[in-house]
Amino acid sequence: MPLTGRKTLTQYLIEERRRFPEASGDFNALILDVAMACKAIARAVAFGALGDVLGNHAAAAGGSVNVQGETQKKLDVLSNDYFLRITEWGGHLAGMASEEMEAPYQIPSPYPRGKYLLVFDPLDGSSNIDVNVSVGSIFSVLRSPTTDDRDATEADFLQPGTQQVAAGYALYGPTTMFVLSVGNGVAGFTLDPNLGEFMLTHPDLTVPADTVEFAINASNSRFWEAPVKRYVDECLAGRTGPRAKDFNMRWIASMVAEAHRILMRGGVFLYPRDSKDAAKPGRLRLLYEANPIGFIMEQAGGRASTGRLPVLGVQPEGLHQRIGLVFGSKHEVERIERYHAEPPAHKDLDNPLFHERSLFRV
Ligand SMILES: O=P(O)(O)OC[C@H]1O[C@](O)(COP(=O)(O)O)[C@@H](O)[C@@H]1O
Ligand SMILES: [Mg+2]
Ligand SMILES: [Mg+2]
Repeated sequence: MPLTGRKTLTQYLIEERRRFPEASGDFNALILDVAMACKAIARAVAFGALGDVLGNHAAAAGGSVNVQGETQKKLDVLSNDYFLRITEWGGHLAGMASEEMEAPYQIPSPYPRGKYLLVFDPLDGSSNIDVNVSVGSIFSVLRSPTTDDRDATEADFLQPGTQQVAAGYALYGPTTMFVLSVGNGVAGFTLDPNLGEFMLTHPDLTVPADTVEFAINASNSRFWEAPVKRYVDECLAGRTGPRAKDFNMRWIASMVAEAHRILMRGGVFLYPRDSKDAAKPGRLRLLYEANPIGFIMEQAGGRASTGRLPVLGVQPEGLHQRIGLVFGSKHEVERIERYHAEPPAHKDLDNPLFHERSLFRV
């Protein structure tokens, strides 16, 4: 055991690498660069108003909007820059993609290209940043499908979540945490602000299969499909309803913080496909929100789904594709999938939402 009594992230990665004697070390170097970017973001977040980092990004006089049509916060842009600058130089990446960039980012010369692709949401929940609520960064590592020395294309990134080599997130809350899966369970690290190191504090995280806590943005309830409405109604009915137990509800509006709570004590999170905006089949993005969080959940014994299918099996069609997402305690996610698969109850046949969309769409 190291002198401090706890393993650092570096020591954890070295031990994991011993399982793969042929590994080059590129992967570990990449994860350590990602962790460094997260530490830089954590510092910027922690300084808040003192660091003049709050508020909207003012690219032009009217602010800036990302590819999603969302107003960018100063910290969205800064966090994106940290990810790019801190990971591009090391020779382990063939390209990057981010929520904040419309097209894939090419590794600039003179830096060598490498064998991995990095996909990230540099700051999740950034609408919460000005009110000092927890935010985080989410990342996913894929293998580049080519060894040719060419620019990364959008098609290179369109791999189902099952192909992820690793995924994780950093949470900038009361403490800064880094949660990682390299496909061998899930480990949580807490930033020691004095040492500037992520220390292993939560080895082998697991999501309990049962829960009495659910998280959903209930202001969208009029747009929900019948199976989601049924699930939530049954939770709300509590002890005297069909579930015969009381449920509690949570909604932080930072998915990364909800994922962390669920990883710590169980729960279920829903941002399902709904009819709010016909152009958006869901709120969250498949490649840099749903897939990495889905990978972490499944590695921790939980489940992640579109409501109909395991989310990790979905073949992506676009870099910024949105998708319905349900994740967390296994038995609750399975129940929600069952409700989607069951034929509609007679009383639901009048619900226009039920006619509008086929039950078999993703
Ligand atoms: O307030 P809404 O519209 O329901 O959206 C909340 C969701 O949006 C997000 O903030 C989207 O992520 P970004 O902040 O990275 O755009 C999720 O973290 C969160 O669950
Ligand atoms: Mg996000
Ligand atoms: Mg974001």
